Amino acid sequence: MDLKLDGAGLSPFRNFSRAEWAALRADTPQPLKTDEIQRLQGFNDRLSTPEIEEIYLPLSRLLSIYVGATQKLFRQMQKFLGPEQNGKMPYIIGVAGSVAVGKSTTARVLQALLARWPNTPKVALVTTDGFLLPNAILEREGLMGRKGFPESYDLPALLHFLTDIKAGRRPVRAPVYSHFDYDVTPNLTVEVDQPDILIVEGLNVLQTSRPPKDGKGIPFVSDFFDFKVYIDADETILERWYVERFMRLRETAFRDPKAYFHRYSSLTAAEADATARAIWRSINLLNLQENILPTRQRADLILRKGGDHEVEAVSLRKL
Ligand SMILES: Nc1ncnc2c1ncn2[C@@H]1O[C@H](COP(=O)(O)OP(=O)(O)O)[C@@H](O)[C@H]1O
Ligand SMILES: CC(C)(COP(=O)(O)O)[C@@H](O)C(=O)NCCC(=O)O
Repeated sequence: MDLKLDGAGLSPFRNFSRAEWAALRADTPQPLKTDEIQRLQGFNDRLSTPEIEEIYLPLSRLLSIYVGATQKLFRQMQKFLGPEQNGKMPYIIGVAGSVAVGKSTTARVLQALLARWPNTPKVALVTTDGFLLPNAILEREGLMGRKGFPESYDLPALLHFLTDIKAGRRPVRAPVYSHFDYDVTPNLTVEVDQPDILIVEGLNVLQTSRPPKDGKGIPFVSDFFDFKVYIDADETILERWYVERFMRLRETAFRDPKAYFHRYSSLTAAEADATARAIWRSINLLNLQENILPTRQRADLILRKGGDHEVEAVSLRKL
């Protein structure tokens, strides 16, 4: 992995091959039962059993150690500061990476696995697409071709949401995005009610900068995170996954006349392939190069995927 400091022997990360990472499973009690594996594969039927057991189970164990240590520190701080303090502060995990790298799959698997650990039974998941500006505003501002770029989000609303979560308020509500409508759903929210862990998944979650007009004096989204995960894969592989998903959607969701992208369902396979590649290159690849990949160095853990979504290497921050 070409992390900048590697050459000087100063990498802030400890690197594990897949085999080294999988060996950590030896310390992980309670291997998953068949019905649990089936339930996880319900999120994504392409997710293999070895992947769940060798990669995501050790990761959930590692995270539960971090969460446990933070919970202990929090209890001690409560004793130190007195009874006025908050009763509960959710542990927040950020999951970042390109469009189509597998953020939502990873986040859902982690959500299910983390909920198995005794100290974290309640695990909530929020995706940042709910904080995209509605299409009506994006259209007015000429930003429809910039969905997923920093300027397409209602960043103050996302920061407000995270502030409320960290302050232990309950319940807190997050807006919801519909891929079917390709827009934020009006008047629909999800409730987050003091979970033990909140997973926040999205392209933009490790970003540190904003367009200059509102960039002054505001915190970064990742300031609210206790642990930051970045999912990584080569650009050519990502393009393939994006196109494959687009071709599957063309056969399924896009067929519905009410779908925003219904017009794509009548394209020939060659036209659909060209359309998907054009969207990938003009929007998602550009965003990856300009805004997402530069945040990889800020992660606490990097999962490096190969062409079949199998995790080939793991880097864990040691500094
Ligand atoms: N671990 C995995 N194993 C197999 N396929 C996966 C895995 N993670 C994601 N995929 C596939 O890759 C594509 C993108 O995954 P998704 O989770 O929707 O990505 P993102 O949320 O980053 O856009 C989907 O087609 C999904 O089925
Ligand atoms: C909705 C997204 C911006 C992802 O948002 P996120 O949940 O990562 O905040 C992305 O999936 C997307 O739709 N991008 C626009 C280009 C495209 O249609 O692929």
